[in-house]
Amino acid sequence: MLASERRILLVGLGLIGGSLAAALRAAGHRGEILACDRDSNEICLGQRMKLIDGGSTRLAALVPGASLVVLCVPVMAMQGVMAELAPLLDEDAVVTDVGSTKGAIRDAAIQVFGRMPPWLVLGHPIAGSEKSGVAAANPELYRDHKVILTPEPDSDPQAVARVSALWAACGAELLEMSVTRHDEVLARTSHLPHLLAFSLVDSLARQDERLEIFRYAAGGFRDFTRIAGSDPLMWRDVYLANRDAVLEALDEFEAGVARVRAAVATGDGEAMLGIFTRASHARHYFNTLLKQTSYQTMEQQNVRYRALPGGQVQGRIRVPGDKSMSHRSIMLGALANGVTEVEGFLEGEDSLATLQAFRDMGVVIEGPHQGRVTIHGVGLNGLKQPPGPLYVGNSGTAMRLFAGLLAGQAFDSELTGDASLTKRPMDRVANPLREMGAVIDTAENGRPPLRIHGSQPLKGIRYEMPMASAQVKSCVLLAGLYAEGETRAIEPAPTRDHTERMLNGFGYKVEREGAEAWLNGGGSLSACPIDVPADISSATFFLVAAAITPSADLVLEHVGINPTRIGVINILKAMGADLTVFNEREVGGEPVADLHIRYAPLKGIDIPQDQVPLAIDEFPALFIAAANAEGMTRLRGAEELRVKESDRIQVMADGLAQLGIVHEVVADGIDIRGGAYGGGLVDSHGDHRIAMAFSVAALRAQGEILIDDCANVATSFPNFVALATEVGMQVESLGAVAPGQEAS
Ligand SMILES: O=C(O)C1=C[C@@H](OP(=O)(O)O)[C@@H](O)[C@H](O)C1
Ligand SMILES: C=C(OP(=O)(O)O)C(=O)O
Repeated sequence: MLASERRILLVGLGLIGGSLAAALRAAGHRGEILACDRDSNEICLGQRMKLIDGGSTRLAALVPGASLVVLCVPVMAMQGVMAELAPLLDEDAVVTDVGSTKGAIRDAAIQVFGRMPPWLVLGHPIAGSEKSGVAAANPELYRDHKVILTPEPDSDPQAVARVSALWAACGAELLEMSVTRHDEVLARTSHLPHLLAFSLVDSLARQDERLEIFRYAAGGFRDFTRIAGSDPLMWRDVYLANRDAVLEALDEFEAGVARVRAAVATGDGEAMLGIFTRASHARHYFNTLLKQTSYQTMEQQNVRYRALPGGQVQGRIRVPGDKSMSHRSIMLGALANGVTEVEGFLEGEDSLATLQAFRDMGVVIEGPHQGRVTIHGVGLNGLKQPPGPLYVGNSGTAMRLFAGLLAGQAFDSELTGDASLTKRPMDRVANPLREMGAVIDTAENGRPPLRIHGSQPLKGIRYEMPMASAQVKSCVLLAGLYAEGETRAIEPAPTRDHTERMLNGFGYKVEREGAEAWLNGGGSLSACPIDVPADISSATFFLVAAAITPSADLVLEHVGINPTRIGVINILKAMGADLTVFNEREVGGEPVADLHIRYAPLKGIDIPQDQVPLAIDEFPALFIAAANAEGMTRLRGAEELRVKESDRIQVMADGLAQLGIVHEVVADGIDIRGGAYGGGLVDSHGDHRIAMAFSVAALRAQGEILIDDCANVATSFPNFVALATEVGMQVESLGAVAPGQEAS
C-alpha cells in the first residue's frame, strides 16, 4: 500500500521527520520523499544524507502532487501549516501528523477546515531522543515503538489504512485510541516526566554550588535529567496545548511528593519502604503484565507452541513453587503481625498479581527475588483502601480468597480479572459471604467484577458447600477471621487444605474433624517463615511425560505431597505407572517428597470418584496419559472442570479430536480410548494447563503438534518450555502468530 504513494511530503525536517524518511529508505521505499523546512540547511543536509529527494522552504511548490503529507512541526505551528496546505492539496491526498498532543491539533484542524476532514488522521509516534535536527535522524527510531493513531468516527478507513502502512513500514507497533484518552495518558507518561526533568535541572542550575552539582553528578542524576536536554520549543508547545491534562497529572504528582516528604520529615522508614518497593517493582511488574496475555488488556497476543514427537524425558528437576500456597503465603503474611519470610514463592503471573494487590493495599513487600519474598505484615485490620480496582489476572483462587478477606474490611473494594476469569462463577463465594452479612455486587449471572462494600459487620455461619471447592472453603474461613463467633465450612468431599494448615502455622487455630473445618473470629496471626514446595500440579506434566515415553527416567525434587493433592499419584499408579515417592519429609507443616518415575506401559481405568477433587487441576495432563494407555479410561463426577480457566472437558475433547484420539464427552466427564494419534493444530483457549498437556502429548504423536494461545502458561509455570527442553522434550515457543494459521 505504501508503495503506491506518489509522493510523501514531510513538513518539518527535524529528528522526527528525518528519522521517518530514514526508516522509509531503510525499508526499501522507492517513491519520492520531499521535505519542507523553514531552515534551508536542514533540507540540504537531508538531501546529502540521501533521506529526501528534494525540498524547499516554501510549501506551495511541494504540496500539489503529494499523496501523503506528514506534519512534523511543533504543535503550535500546526494551524498555520494546515491553513497554508488547505487550498493546495490533491483530491486523494491523506494528511497525518506526529504531534505529542492531539486535542489542540484537532481544534486547529476544525478552525481551518470547519470540521475534522475524513482524510486527516492524527497520529503520535512514541519515540524520540533528546537530540534534535535532521543530523540526528535514525532509521531505527520507530522500530518496535508504539505509534498511536486517533481516528475519528468519520475518518476515511482508507486514509487510516494508508497512515498505518506508513508506520508499519518503519517497524512500529500501531495502537488506536481517542484524542482525549491520548492526551490524558501522555500527560502522565511523557509530559509530566519531561516537566519534572526541566524543572529539577533548572532549579539545581540556579544554586550557588551548581558547578559542583554538575561536576559530581552521579548516574542517577544523569538518567533523570537526560530528557531535560530535549527541544525547548517543542516542549513549550506541548504544555501550551495539553494544559488541563498536564495540570491534573501534576496535582497527583504533588500529592505523591507530599507523602514522601512527610515520610522523610518524620523518619517513617516503613512508609518510605512501602513507596519505594511499590515503585521499584512497578516497571518490571507492569512490563510483565503488558507482555503476557493474562494481563494484556490492549492487545491480546497469540503465543504459539510447537511440540515435536520423539523427545526424551530424563534427568532431575525442580518445578516452580506451589501456586495455591504462594497465594496464601502472601495473603496470610500480609494479615499477620510481624515480618514473614517466604522461600520457594512461585514467580508466576497469578501469584505476582496477588502480591501486587497487597502492595496496592499498603503492605510493604520486598522481592520476589529467586523465590524469596519478605512481607511486612500489617495485622488483620491494617490494610488500606487500594487506589483502584484490584486486578487479579487469570486467577480464580485469588479472586475467591480475596472476596472473603475483603468482605471483612472497613473500605469498599472491587475485584477484576482477565477475559477468562470474567466468565467464571463467583456466586459460589458471594452467596455464603452474603449469608455472613457481606454486601457484594456481581455482574450478570454472578460473574466478575465483584464490588465489595466495606464496614459490614459479619457473623459466623455453618456453611454446607454445594461443591467440593477449596476456594469456596478458604473464602468462607478467611471471612470468618473477621466474623463474630464461629465460622464452619462443610465440604462434600475433601479438598486441598492449605488454608487451614497455613492459618495454624500462623498461630490462628483452625479445627478440623471429618468434613468440617472451623475457626472463631477476632484472633490474630503471627508471622512465621514459609517454605513453599514445588507444585505437584506443575510436576504432573513431567510425571505424565515420563509415564508415556519409553526409556524415560526422571526425578522431580521437593514436590508438595499434601494428601489432598496426590490424586495424580494415585491415578497414575492405578494406571500402571512406575512411580516411587521417596525422601519424604515435612517442611513448614506440609509434606514434601522427591518423585521418581520411569516409563512403564499404562492401562486404562475407571478413575475413582473420590480422587477427582484431589487431582482437579491434573486432568488435562491425565487425559494425555489416558490417550497413551491401553484400553478405555473413564472419568465421572468432574463437572467442576467445566468452570476452570476454560471448560476443560470440552476444550481437551476438541484438542483430542484434532489429534484423532477416540473419546466421548459426557456432562461430568469423558471416556478416552488409548491408541496411536497424529499431530495437528490445537487451541488451548488461553488455558495454561491445556497448553502444557498438549505439549506433553507430542512426545508420542505421529506428527508435530502446534498449540495456540499459550501465553497464560506464565500464570502457573513461567519456565515450562525451558524445563521441558532440559529433560529432552522438543517444545518451543514460536512467539506471537496469527491465531488458527496453519503451519508454514
Ligand atoms: O484453593 C486453591 O488454591 C485451588 C483450588 C481449586 O479450585 P476449586 O476450589 O475451584 O476447585 C484448584 O482448581 C485451583 O487451581 C486452586
Ligand atoms: C484452576 C486453576 O486455577 P485458578 O482457579 O486459581 O484460576 C488452575 O491453576 O488450574
